[in-house]
Amino acid sequence: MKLQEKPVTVNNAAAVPPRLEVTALSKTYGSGPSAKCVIEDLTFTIGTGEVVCIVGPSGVGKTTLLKCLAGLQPATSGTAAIDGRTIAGPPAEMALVFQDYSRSLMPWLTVRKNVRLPLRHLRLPEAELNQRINTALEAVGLAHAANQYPWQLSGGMQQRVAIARALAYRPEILIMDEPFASVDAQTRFELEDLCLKIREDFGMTILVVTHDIDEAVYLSDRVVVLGAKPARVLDVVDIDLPAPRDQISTRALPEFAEQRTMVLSMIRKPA
Ligand SMILES: Nc1ncnc2c1ncn2[C@@H]1O[C@H](COP(=O)(O)OP(=O)(O)OP(=O)(O)O)[C@@H](O)[C@H]1O
Repeated sequence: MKLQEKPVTVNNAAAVPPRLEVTALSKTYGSGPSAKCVIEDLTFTIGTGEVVCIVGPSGVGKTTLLKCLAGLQPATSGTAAIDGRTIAGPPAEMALVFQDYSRSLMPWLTVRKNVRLPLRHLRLPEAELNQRINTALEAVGLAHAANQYPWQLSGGMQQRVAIARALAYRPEILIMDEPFASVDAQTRFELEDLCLKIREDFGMTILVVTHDIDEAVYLSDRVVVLGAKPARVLDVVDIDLPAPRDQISTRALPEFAEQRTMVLSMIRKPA
């Protein structure tokens, strides 16, 4: 697949209805002579129930993009929208998981209370609250650890708690910023498979920023490749691999190697 000129518009509405739409989005930090344009004129869409990964060189602006999508900071120009509604603050249907689980969990609260924390604003009846927490902990395989504290758990288990907390909120869109970067390889594989299971079980739309090209190809329906500074969309690669994906057999497929090589060569190509 050749590189496309910007802006790249991927409209897969025929296959999956677009849920999240990014249109000509740009972000500049600061103003005047010190202004720094970090992302410029990004356009892409994510369909309902898709897993999309964003990859790009370090410092290109991936986290900046996620912060705009999550309504944590305004875009300088352009829009991000859910179901056609421009995102102007944290959207109710979205949850975020960050890389640094050690800072996102409250060490003085048990696993159960950590998962319960973001639900307090929903004013749910106690029975539904407990049911949501139990379902989320079961989904990540941590029902047995509900009464433990984060510091009693391994790094991978702590990241599962962070994911359970997002799941209990029942978001329709889950955004994760390098969520598996701080765990060992085996745990990383388990968490990747958990991500795919969540999509199957809950029908969620999932957007993941990752540095790991193999991970992006393994997880994704499509990979958005960012390049250059300021960041722009180099291409959106359709990942055509059979389902269900499997850590050993999927990664051994010749198509897997082809697609990872394609994405990698785009990232490494000089701007
Ligand atoms: N609040 C801010 N004010 C000014 N500059 C910022 C701010 N946040 C990020 N930047 C700059 O924007 C650029 C992109 O940062 P960002 O964290 O979005 O990149 P990234 O692609 O997520 O990086 P990495 O891959 O290393 O995690 C960097 O040069 C960074 O210094």
